[in-house]
Amino acid sequence: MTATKGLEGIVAATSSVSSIIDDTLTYVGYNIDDLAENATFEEVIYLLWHKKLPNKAQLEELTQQLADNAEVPAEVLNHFKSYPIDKVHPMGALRTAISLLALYDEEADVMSDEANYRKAIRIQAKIPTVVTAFSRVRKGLDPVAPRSDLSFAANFLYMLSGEEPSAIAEEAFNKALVLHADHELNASTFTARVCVATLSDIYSGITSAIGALKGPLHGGANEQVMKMLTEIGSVENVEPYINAKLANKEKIMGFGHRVYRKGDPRAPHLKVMSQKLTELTGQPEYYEMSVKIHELVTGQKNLPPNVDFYSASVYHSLDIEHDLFTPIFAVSRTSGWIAHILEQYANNRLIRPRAEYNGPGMQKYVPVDER
Ligand SMILES: CC(=O)SCCNC(=O)CCNC(=O)[C@H](O)C(C)(C)COP(=O)(O)OP(=O)(O)OC[C@H]1O[C@@H](n2cnc3c(N)ncnc32)[C@H](O)[C@@H]1OP(=O)(O)O
Ligand SMILES: O=C([O-])CC(=O)C(=O)O
Repeated sequence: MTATKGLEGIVAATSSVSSIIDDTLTYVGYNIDDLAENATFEEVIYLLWHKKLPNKAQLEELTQQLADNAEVPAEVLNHFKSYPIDKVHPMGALRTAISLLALYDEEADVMSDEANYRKAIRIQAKIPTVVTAFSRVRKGLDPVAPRSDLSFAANFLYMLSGEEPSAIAEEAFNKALVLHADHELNASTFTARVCVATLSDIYSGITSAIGALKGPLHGGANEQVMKMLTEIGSVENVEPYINAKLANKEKIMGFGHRVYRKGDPRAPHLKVMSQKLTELTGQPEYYEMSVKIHELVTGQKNLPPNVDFYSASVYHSLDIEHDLFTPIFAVSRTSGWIAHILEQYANNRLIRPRAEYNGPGMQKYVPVDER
């Protein structure tokens, strides 16, 4: 038995949710470029869960179900006040809150297709409320109740700031949600599938996935990109900063990918948005720094930017706190996690690979006082 480090190149599941073939990303056969330009996030949720785009009535039904389930039990929101909220990373709070939500869902452990779909709706509907409420409670503000007349994207920004977003902000945020929704067998999705393949419940699957997304080699990279941009501070500082990091063999966050070689097809969309939004908000230096970093890292290391790179300056321009970038990724990716969880249940087998043992050979037990 020979291990493949990081399971590189191993095909571990069949899936019809999304595919990456020759650096082209599709959701259920729809090119991400097409969806990014045209689809609402609500349509993408339906697409991923039902494997087809909704007609008008189906879309209205899903939108209504999401609106009807967006409220979060007061116990979950009050829970934020029971720990030192200003010292807690929102991804930790989110991981705990999703786990806690399960305790207020009477169907948490019911394993029928119908109950699983109802729970899917509840989780997808509530996760924006949880993330935005956390952000407000830690600032001493009351959570803003969700509104049923706003789109998923607009409602998130509204619950965060208490103000209706501009059409440009709504469009940009919707596009970011569409672009982050699914990505084949990435680490967090694989985590979710491993969890539910034991026939554990959806809440456990999503909680586990949030834990995996949190890491800086995965979804946590977008916050690290923003940290880097903040540290660099000006276009003139980019070159010495990046050269020093590369000379030191440090990784540049937001670059590289296990699957893409020529480039992540989501990055160009985010690059365009970054340029537009940073100009609009009078902070073009964030785009200019990003472009300079891009030129240097791709030029010197042949590493293209991934989805996390330009999303940082996009979210920053939308006036979103930097440590909420990864929770926002989770809000979007929940749609993909759920699609994969439902797919796993529909054709389940326990996921249990083997390990190549490299420890000591056979040993004889020695009593403690003889060691
Ligand atoms: C949504 C997402 O999850 S997208 C990815 C988000 N993560 C990041 O942006 C973090 C930075 N990037 C990385 O750490 C990696 O590129 C990963 C984790 C995305 C992919 O990792 P792997 O496929 O395991 O590639 P691995 O880490 O082995 O890198 C291969 C080589 O490229 C180098 N490399 C990879 N990414 C980077 C980077 N961002 N900066 C500098 N060098 C890098 C490695 O140092 C390594 O070089 P070596 O062969 O000389 O040792
Ligand atoms: O696929 C991956 O390994 C990481 C990624 O880009 C994503 O999850 O969107």
